[in-house]
Formats: sequence, C-alpha cells, structure tokens
Amino acid sequence: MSPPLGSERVLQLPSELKLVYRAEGAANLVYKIVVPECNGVDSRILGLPETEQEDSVETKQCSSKILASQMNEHKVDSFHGKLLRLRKDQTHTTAPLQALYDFRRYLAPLFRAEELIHPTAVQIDKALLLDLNTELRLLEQQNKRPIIRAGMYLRQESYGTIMDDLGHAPDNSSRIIIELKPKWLLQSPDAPRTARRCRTCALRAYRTAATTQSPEQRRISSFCPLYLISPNEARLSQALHRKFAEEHVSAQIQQHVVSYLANSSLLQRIRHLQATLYPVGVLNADPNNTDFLTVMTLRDCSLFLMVSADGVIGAKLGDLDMKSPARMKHWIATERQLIDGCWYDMSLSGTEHIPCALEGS
Ligand SMILES: O=P(O)(O)O[C@@H]1[C@@H](OP(=O)(O)O)[C@H](OP(=O)(O)O)[C@H](O)[C@H](OP(=O)(O)O)[C@H]1OP(=O)(O)O
Ligand SMILES: Nc1ncnc2c1ncn2[C@@H]1O[C@H](COP(=O)(O)OP(=O)(O)OP(=O)(O)O)[C@@H](O)[C@H]1O
Repeated sequence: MSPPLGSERVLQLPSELKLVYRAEGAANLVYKIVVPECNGVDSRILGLPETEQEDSVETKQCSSKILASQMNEHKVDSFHGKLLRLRKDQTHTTAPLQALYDFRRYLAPLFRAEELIHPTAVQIDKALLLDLNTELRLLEQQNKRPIIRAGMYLRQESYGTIMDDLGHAPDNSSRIIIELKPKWLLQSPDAPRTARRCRTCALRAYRTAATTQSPEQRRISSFCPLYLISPNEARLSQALHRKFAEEHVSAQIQQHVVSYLANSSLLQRIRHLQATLYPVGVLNADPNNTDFLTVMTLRDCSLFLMVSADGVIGAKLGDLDMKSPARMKHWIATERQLIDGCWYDMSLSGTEHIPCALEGS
C-alpha cells in the first residue's frame, strides 16, 4: 500500500517533455527534463551538447484527461530546470513514495529546508520506462554509461521523483557543482580500539586490495572523511587533493570549496547526528529501528556544493533515501570483513595510499 503524502496531488509526467540521461548512482538513474517551447521550436534542447540531444528520449504520448488538463494549466513549464530520478530494479531499495514519506518524516526535520534537495513525486507511464531501458542498453553499447553500472535497468513501477537540477542556475549564471559523499564522519562503533584507519578508509583499503578495477571504476572515495570536518584549511586541501585532481577542479574553485568546508556547520551537524541518533554499531543494531536506518542513510548521503566564480553560493544534501532493513545482511558482512580481515589496522602503501586521519593519532 502506498504511504500517505498528505494532500499532495501527484503529477503525471507530461508527454511533451524530453528526458536526457544525465547521471546515475548505485540505486537511481537521473534524467534532465527538457521542456519544449510551446510554438514547437525546442529552443531549450538546442542549448544542449550534441551528445545529449542524440541521447534524449521523448516521453510517450499519454491519453490521460488529467494530463490534458495539466497541459491547459501550463504545468509543463514547471518542469523546466528539473531532474527526474528513477529507481533501478534492485531488491534492497525503498519504493519512491515510501522513500519520499520517510524523507519528510525522518530526515527533513533534521535540517533546515534550504540545506536540502526537496523531491516531489511524479507518476510515470510504464511504456516510457520500457523506452528508457532500451535507451540504457544502447548507451551501454556506446560506452556512455559507467562500466560498473552496466546491466542494471529501471524498475517497472508507477512513480519517480522530480527535483531541482542544481546545475541549472535560475538566472542562467554560470556555476559548477562539486559533489562529495561525507560518508562515515566518525569511526565505526564496531571498529577495534587499535584501529589505524576509519571505517571509510578501511573499506577503501579492503576494496582496493580485493579488486583489479581502477579507482575510477570502483568510485571509491579518494579522501578520508574525518579530514572533511577539519577546520584547518591546509589539512582539508591536502585531503581533497586527489578528488580535485580527478575532477580537474581549478585552484580558485578549490580554495572556495576548502574555505566553505572549514566553516561548514552542515557537516558538523551530520557528524553530530551520526554520533548521537543511534550510537550502536551495525553488529548489534536493530535493523528496524528508524534512528539506526536514519544514521545509515546519513552515512551515504551526498553533499552538493554550488560554486560560482565568486565562491560557494549554496550547499544542499541529496540522496537522503531512507535505507531499507534489507541492507542489514550486507552491512554486517562488510563490518565483519573489515574486522576479521584486519582492514582497520592495515594500511596500503604506494600510489594507492590515501592518508587516514587516524593514522597520525
Ligand atoms: O557500503 P558503502 O559504505 O560502500 O556504501 C555504498 C556506496 O558505496 P561508496 O562506498 O559510497 O562508494 C554505494 O555507492 P556507489 O555504488 O559507490 O555509487 C551506494 O550508495 C550504496 O547504497 P545503495 O546501494 O544505493 O543503497 C552504499 O551502500 P550502503 O552501505 O550505504 O547501504
Ligand atoms: N539535484 C541534483 N542536481 C544535479 N545533479 C544531481 C542531482 N541529484 C543527483 N544528481 C546527479 O545524479 C547522480 C546520481 O544521483 P543519486 O546520488 O541520487 O543516485 P543514487 O543511485 O541514489 O546514488 P548512490 O550511488 O549514492 O546510491 C549524482 O551523483 C549527481 O551527479
């Protein structure tokens, strides 16, 4: 049964829109919504790079009367500057309406409204999902999807969410988005007292040793999260050095990001919540406790920094989909692997070595 979303009316995604593959993570695909001009001249899509134009899929014609009335109310334009986020077909993730309900009930109250990306529900025509899946197979053949995401497609379900595209400045000014996953901002409560690596660095060390994939393919965090909450700009700069290099971030933008992070109360709040909401480690946690699931969600959220030439103009948290208890087996297995394999104590050397804040302590 769908959870209640108050008096909110769930919009149907209008058929006039074009969807352009934008990005994807482990659990969701994200599409840029392109709104055609009313006179038929699609000037907004003309501004897109050629590759994006080729990859765009027009939403299927939908005969619904509701849709027709929405069109009359010029609702289509309200999709301008938005992204559509659709769930992949996996067993451990939460259905979109439930995720939205959980976000509003458990996660949103922990932050100020302006610190969050606010998703809203949208109803999707199933035929559109089939078309998008066909397109995903094509993108895969053309090597336009990250290799590690290949073979995973959209779930056939009726809802997705839309949200503001943070890369789209309402005044068309230029801005770049730096995305960071703060991950575990404190040591895992299950880690041995002798640990010389934090949970994120221990997991990175384990994965690095266990795979032949390159760091880009693995998408493993290239910094120690414990340094993220350092007020020391030089230390922060050093910790983010690899990430900045991988993403070709200019020296000026690096400086803006570092000075934002050094003074960020948002990161301090996430850390405080991770520490206090449910201080028991995964090995002894109750998988159905919502505080535990909230903490696990906060250990995997994304921080988006919007940076203009003048400095950081905003920071928002995204990917606040409440984790499912179905993930418990995986979390326990990961923690056991890190403890039993001594990954909390071990360090990698050579080019793969990324300093952990605990090493020096
Ligand atoms: O296990 P972790 O800490 O590596 O986190 C997973 C993430 O890996 P990361 O280390 O951030 O690269 C992983 O991210 P990527 O695959 O790296 O994009 C997912 O976010 C995964 O969550 P879910 O499958 O979307 O529910 C995350 O799984 P959860 O443990 O948060 O459920
Ligand atoms: N509001 C937004 N504005 C701009 N880009 C976004 C936005 N939301 C998501 N993205 C882009 O889409 C990508 C995938 O989105 P998202 O993090 O929601 O996927 P996910 O599958 O839930 O991630 P994970 O792998 O952490 O589970 C992000 O890494 C980011 O590049």
